[in-house]
Amino acid sequence: MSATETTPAAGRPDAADAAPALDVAQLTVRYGDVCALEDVSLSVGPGRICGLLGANGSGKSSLLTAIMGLTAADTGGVAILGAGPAAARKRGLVGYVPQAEQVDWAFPVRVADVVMMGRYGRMGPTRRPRRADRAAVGAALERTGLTGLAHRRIGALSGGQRKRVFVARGIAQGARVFLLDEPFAGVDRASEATITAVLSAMRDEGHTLLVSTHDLVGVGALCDEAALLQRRLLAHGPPGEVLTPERLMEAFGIVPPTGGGPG
Ligand SMILES: Nc1ncnc2c1ncn2[C@@H]1O[C@H](COP(=O)(O)OP(=O)(O)OP(=O)(O)O)[C@@H](O)[C@H]1O
Repeated sequence: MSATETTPAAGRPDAADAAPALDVAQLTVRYGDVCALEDVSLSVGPGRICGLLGANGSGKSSLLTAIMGLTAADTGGVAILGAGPAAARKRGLVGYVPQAEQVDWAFPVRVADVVMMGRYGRMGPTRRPRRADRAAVGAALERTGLTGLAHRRIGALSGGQRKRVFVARGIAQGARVFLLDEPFAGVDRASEATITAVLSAMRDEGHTLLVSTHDLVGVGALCDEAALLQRRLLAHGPPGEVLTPERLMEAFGIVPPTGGGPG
């Protein structure tokens, strides 16, 4: 069992009142000599969107991939609805929208095929889709505004459409917790509006979303809470309390524009 497979102890002083859907406890991740995350603890409750902010290299992607169990943790634990990362993936509890660079867009696969991958955990070894699988994929495509693009190759999509494909995969999968790595980066306005609407609706349905973003202006509008990362977790709470000029200076070395104050 890897360090990320352990479940954090219940009753930690920083635990949310409601049982957290996502619970990261004292997570440390190293790549050789580089310490990407140090002793990070973060809990996010059901029906919450948490914006994950930090400068380039602050560890945002490492946190998301460690939660997924794709990056090994040195120490610490992750629980997704009480399950470790591997079990949560196997049970389809967690959906992951990777950064664009992490995907081979030349791979000859169509939009509906990628979304159908979200159903693989429910299919037998033959991976033959049943009616329920096709219906779930159709509903996820419709919800993300991709119905008309179902048969298009993913390599032919715009940046925003690509992000929506992975959101649709998580929806088809029936995930309860979503990890999104910069879903608004390189995204056109129409896709940004669609993604924002879909994420907000998912939150309203009780899903839990951890969204890494550079968009300080958008955080206050979309997110219920913000987490500021700089290898360590600098702050976590309501956006208006977390994104203070002092903390932004600490995290970014400058005070980036926040559009008149988030939250
Ligand atoms: N596979 C890897 N091997 C070695 N070092 C890595 C690896 N992945 C990330 N790092 C290093 O770990 C640190 C955190 O990187 P990470 O990508 O998690 O940060 P980030 O906040 O997501 O950055 P960005 O906003 O630029 O995507 C950085 O110093 C980075 O260079």
